Amino acid sequence: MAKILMLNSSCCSSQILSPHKTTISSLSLSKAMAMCSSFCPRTPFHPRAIKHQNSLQFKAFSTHASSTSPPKDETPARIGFLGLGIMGSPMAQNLIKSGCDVTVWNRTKSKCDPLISLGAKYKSSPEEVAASCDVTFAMLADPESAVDVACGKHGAASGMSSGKGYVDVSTVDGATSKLISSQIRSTGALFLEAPVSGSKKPAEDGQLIFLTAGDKSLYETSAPFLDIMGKSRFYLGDVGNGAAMKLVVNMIMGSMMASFSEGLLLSEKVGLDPSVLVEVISQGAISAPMYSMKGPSMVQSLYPTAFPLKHQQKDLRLALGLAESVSQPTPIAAAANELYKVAKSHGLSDQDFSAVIEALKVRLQQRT
Ligand SMILES: NC(=O)C1=CN([C@@H]2O[C@H](COP(=O)(O)OP(=O)(O)OC[C@H]3O[C@@H](n4cnc5c(N)ncnc54)[C@H](OP(=O)(O)O)[C@@H]3O)[C@@H](O)[C@H]2O)C=CC1
Ligand SMILES: O=CCCC(=O)O
Repeated sequence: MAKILMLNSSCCSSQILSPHKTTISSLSLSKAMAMCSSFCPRTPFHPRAIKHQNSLQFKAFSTHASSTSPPKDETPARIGFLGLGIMGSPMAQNLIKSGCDVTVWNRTKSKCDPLISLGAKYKSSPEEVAASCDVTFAMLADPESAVDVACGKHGAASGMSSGKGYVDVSTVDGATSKLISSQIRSTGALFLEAPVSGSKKPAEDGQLIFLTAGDKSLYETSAPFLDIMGKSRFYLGDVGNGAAMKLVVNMIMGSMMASFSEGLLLSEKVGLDPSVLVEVISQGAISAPMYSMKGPSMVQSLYPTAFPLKHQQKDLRLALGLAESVSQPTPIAAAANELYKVAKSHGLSDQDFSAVIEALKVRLQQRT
């Protein structure tokens, strides 16, 4: 096996040595193995699990196609996935395409169908998914849905027990995450919060950034799966720290987008071409991929949804609560939050968050 891994690492090294990749050796190794399943079809990638008393130990390794039956002490990990929206669907899809044994559930059942076509199993409640899987991931809209799916009637906690793990990748606040953690852990199972940075395209491309906190052993055993879905992962300690990191990042992002929107509209009002502004920004110190990606469509008043505006406002609201909890002034984020609330009141909740610019247009029109 060691020999196979060395061969795999060397044949994929050009893909894994990108300067954008986090330099965590286990990350690169398992990502390399996952990549090798597509680049080296004779050495498919199989995440597998070994049960050790109270915890799961997952093993990611390559086997030659002619000897695919697992060693006697190893069985394929059974992965559950709850919540198949913009993010959950491509994340689950990447797990399936990497050869994982995936069972899905979504409130709106029809969203399970494309994944079932790809080979996923289906269960009719979070409880049944959790009961039939070793590790269950959840990607839900907000704190209310995350709690409901984890702790409600027929929720995942009802199907949890010692030896299982629950990884919540939804963006929620720390208090919500701690509540879910305590419910899950009261069953003897392990809990990891793992919200993600990165949007629809990084989710499709397996390029998400995981901000994890909670049970370290679950972090380690679920690493091969995080590495299929993402390009890097951070372990931040106690439950709540992952949620806090995610909220700080999205607080900055929401303010950046609001400020960018003001700049685009101001440039146009003073007779400049906003497309040229986007180009100027892309070459300077305030360049950010977000401006280059969203700017051209914003100039055309187009907002194809990658990150729904309602979720950005939710994240600003939760970030303001976090700031309040430690008496940290955040006047810029507070002002941005108001703008997203205006945008929501104009029916833009399900548009991309870049549609926040429309709230400024409405205000300007009302004044003139
Ligand atoms: N889109 C993005 O770019 C990113 C989003 N996030 C975060 O990830 C999470 C999911 O985002 P995204 O996929 O975009 O959101 P979507 O709105 O596309 O999907 C939300 C998911 O939550 C489910 N859901 C909502 N309410 C309930 C409920 N009461 N009970 C059960 N299920 C419910 C939905 O089910 P149904 O299909 O039935 O409506 C759906 O599966 C959010 O927390 C978001 O902030 C994080 C990073 C990037
Ligand atoms: O929560 C959404 C984050 C979107 C992104 O990081 O691009």
